[in-house]
Amino acid sequence: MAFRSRREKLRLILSGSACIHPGSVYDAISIRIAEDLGFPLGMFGGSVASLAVLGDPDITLITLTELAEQMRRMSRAASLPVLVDADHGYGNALNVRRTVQELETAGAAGLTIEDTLLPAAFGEAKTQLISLEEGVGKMKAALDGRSDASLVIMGRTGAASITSIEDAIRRAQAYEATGVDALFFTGIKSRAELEAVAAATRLPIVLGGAPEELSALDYLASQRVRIALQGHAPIAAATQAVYETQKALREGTAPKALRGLASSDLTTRVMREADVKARSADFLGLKK
Ligand SMILES: O=C([O-])CC(=O)C(=O)O
Ligand SMILES: [Mg+2]
Repeated sequence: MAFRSRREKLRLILSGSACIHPGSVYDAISIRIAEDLGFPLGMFGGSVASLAVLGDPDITLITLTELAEQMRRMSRAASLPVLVDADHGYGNALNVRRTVQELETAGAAGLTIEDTLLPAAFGEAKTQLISLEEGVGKMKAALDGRSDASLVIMGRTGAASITSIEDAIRRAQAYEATGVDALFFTGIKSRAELEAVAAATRLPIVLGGAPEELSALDYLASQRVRIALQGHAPIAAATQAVYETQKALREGTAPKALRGLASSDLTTRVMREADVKARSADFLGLKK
């Protein structure tokens, strides 16, 4: 399996003793930049998938096919392991199983399945959770859908900020018992909450957005946190750069006077132009 070494790298992060920050990736260019900068892992968030593919907010309008295709493009462009936010698995537990199959063949190193009720229910302004029993069924279906045993499957709950930390612990323990590889938490607000979660579970922990008091990597590592997300600043930076550039052009700035563009050096690296030149010499009879 061509993707196994990527998955084994993610497994090494989970079984290690350090906590790392992943690079936020969402397309072929962003994954190559994250790889070149030495990030050990890419995080493909559902929010950035929606933004990059549809230009939409994170409300689960994106389809599984669109998500998997974007992952496939990244897998082709770079060999950085990527953890994919697979939301709720695009339906019920049977859809979760299909989601795992699609993301596995698209080259994901790992994926998260969460117990949020998605898309939002009629008349409900506040985020809801599915039952613990349905969540357990989804985790079991995710594990059943995997054909490469090295693919990492994480159980994710947002209960800490939706119901209570006690509920988050109950759910995490139930997901842990299904055999998932790691637990992913969003909404943990304090060291006391993280310590309660870490004491009540055994698996490696991944933290979604976390407050300042949960930012020291050594402390996080001591609580079995192996991956700590830092949001998705790169796509926000890209949006701002495109805005500034189009605005300047629209206002009459000459292309040569534009500021903040990628140098030809950076563009050449991102395009892997040296590889293309070597192939052109080998296959097209062109000069190196
Ligand atoms: O996975 C993440 O980075 C957090 C999240 O849910 C999203 O951005 O959709
Ligand atoms: Mg998400």
